[in-house]
Amino acid sequence: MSEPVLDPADADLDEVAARHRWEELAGEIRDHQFAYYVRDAPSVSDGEYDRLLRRLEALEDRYAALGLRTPDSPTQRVGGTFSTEFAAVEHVERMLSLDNAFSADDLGTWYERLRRDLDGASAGMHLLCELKIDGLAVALLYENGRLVRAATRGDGRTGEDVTLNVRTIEGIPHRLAGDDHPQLIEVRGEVFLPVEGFRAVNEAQVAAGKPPFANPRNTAAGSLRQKDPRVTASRPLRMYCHGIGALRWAGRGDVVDRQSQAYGLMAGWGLPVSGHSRVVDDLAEVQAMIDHYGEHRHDVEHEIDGIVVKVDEVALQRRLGATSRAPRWAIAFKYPPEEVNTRLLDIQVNVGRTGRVTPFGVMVPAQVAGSTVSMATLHNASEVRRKGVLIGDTVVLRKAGDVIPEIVGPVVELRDGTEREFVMPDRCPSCGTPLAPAKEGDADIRCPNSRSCPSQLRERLFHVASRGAFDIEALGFEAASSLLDAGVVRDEGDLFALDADALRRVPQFVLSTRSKVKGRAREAGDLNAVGESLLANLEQAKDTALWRVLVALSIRHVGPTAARALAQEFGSMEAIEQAAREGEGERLASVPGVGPTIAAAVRAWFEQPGEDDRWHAEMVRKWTAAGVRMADVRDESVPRTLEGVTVVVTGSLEGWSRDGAREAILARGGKAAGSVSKKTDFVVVGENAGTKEARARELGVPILDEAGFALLLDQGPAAVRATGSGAEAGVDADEEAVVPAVTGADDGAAGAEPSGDGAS
Ligand SMILES: NC(=O)c1ccc[n+]([C@@H]2O[C@H](COP(=O)([O-])OP(=O)(O)OC[C@H]3O[C@@H](n4cnc5c(N)ncnc54)[C@H](O)[C@@H]3O)[C@@H](O)[C@H]2O)c1
Ligand SMILES: [Zn+2]
Repeated sequence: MSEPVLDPADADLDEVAARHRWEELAGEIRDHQFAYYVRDAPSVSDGEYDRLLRRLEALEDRYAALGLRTPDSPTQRVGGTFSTEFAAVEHVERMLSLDNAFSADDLGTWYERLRRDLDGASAGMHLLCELKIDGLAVALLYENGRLVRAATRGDGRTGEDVTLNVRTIEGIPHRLAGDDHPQLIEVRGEVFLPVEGFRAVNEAQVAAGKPPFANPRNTAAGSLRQKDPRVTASRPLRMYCHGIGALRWAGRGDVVDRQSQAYGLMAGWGLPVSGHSRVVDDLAEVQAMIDHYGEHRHDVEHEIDGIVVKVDEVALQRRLGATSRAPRWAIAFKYPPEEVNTRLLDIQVNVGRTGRVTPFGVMVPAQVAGSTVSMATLHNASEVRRKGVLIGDTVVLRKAGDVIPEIVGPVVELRDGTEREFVMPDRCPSCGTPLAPAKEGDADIRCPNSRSCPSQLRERLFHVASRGAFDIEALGFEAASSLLDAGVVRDEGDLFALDADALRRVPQFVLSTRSKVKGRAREAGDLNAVGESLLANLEQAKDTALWRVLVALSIRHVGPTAARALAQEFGSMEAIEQAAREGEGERLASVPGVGPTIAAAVRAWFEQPGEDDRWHAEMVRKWTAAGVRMADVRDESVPRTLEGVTVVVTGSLEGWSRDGAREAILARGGKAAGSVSKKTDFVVVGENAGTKEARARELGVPILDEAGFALLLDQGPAAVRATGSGAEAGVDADEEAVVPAVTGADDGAAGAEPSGDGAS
């Protein structure tokens, strides 16, 4: 259904050349099908495969007179085949594929055609919208209620006998529930690896020293198609049913009028069906479902690659029929791919603000999940080794939703021998100092020259301006570089002493705000304007919560979580410094949410053992002298226990209305968010909570019940976490977005036991 896309290179071919091109393309597509369906190891991304298929379709259209579109063409067949590893089985009824739509237009074309073909009969028609599960199709054959056979789709006529493997899948009944069963029913559905299961499988792989799998779809296919069913049994596969093939039920005519009713029937027999399907009346509602799951694609328990739209009325389905490849009464709307293949041009290293040296991949820019990506972090040398990528490799690049882009791994099949291994440098690329791990056994290596390594200085100054620290909008990365290059600030200690005179000494100021580069200011007028906004920003920033000042210091492990705990306990920088300097720092370590690692880092930061120039302490002194408020003002009737904490409330609570809960969070300086993401600190779960709870578990965001929420409001996150695990609240990653490290959602909830007054 989607519009074929003619490649300009195919537009003007003579007959011989056109036939040639067709052979080439069809051959390439068949090779990819073999890699994908038989080896479960695709050689191109799904997006690229779809593009090739559309190109072939366009070629067949363009040269229709040549009769290229034979019944054998990949455009006319169910793409797939079967291997000799398994016994071949004939399907009772052919298993088809689905036509694709890639846009609202494609969908509209399909719908109009449908209504035209149905003529008047489409009045009152319903559309059944389902998630397109990214797994593999299987057909289960039940005779008199007993599972007798399970087969993969294969080429649609012949599939592979995977009965023994399918019997190991949890949730697939060996016998249908109840006692009213057809003599024969062929149930179709999708076998998949839930997101959670995929993670577990990969953790086990890595623990066993094997490379992780690339994605749930191919892992599910590979897991199901195992010679040894015990291997299948060890993988947490699941299945959802999404159709009925053959059906023989003596004495019964049509058992259901609508496909949606068939799901009810199946569920009654104990067959697993998806809880996400919706019956709607028109295309606008279909679009709403597409939009909804476009945004909540990762809130579902399994991966999806689109939305399947089906005519719900069985009689209309029958009237519409099918082509050789797909039913006319259904279509799959596909979301933009989240995985693409691209070339890894180089691996370079970056020196972060605490000196950590991080390799990152430089790639041929690729469109993925709606944005262009050309760089992705590789974290450290052992991560590069673990992923097994070589410079020059074709790599799988993944960007799921708003998540940072990730190099998943190499496409080993495409190596040509020119690839080379990455070697971690042994000197700092910025200042030449020999690199070393901070302590024996660390995975990360660092540049120890923190005082004057240009890279670290720039990163630190930029960090001071970041949202989690002083939040100085006018100080972007380039602006920070200009100040350092001109020498008007020697390090971040000088920042708040900047004045108009100093700014005039910057010969060429690069105008950049935190979010973008604006250009170069050479003109005096321009410079004045920039200078003014920077100075105004700085002035404002001097009046900032203590935890933000702490974050701005770039102390290792001290991100927002630990900084808040410290600020809450001590209330002033002076008190913190004093605690760091007395004894062995036991006082610091005993603060709820701090612990020994963070305490040691804070101590080491203030002490700077071995350095003759104690510039850290000097920096604190300079900021104080410049008027930065180094203490929290505490008063107000409502304590600001939730400064910088993001809370999501889902389901209904007894003691708070929706708005009431929101206001309570805001009044305490917190943020009340609508959806759960990595940035969420807590999810409060009431009665009838929906997918947000599942999402929170998936991301490991602490979950609180109503009593836990009360405690949170009253005493803040550190208290809740302390009662939760009793452990260190999380060593904040020092150079990356901070993810709350309190693991197990259950821990969080356990910490929030109701006080139990009068209960029982
Ligand atoms: N990367 C590669 O080399 C390569 C090669 C071949 C195929 N592929 C991928 O596979 C696709 C083609 O495979 P296909 O023929 O299976 O088509 P498809 O995946 O586009 O759609 C058909 C399949 O969707 C599945 N499905 C999932 N949820 C469903 C639901 N709710 N209702 C009905 N069916 C549902 C069924 O198994 C059905 O067979 C390509 O578009 C591409 O994404 C990739
Ligand atoms: Zn350096």
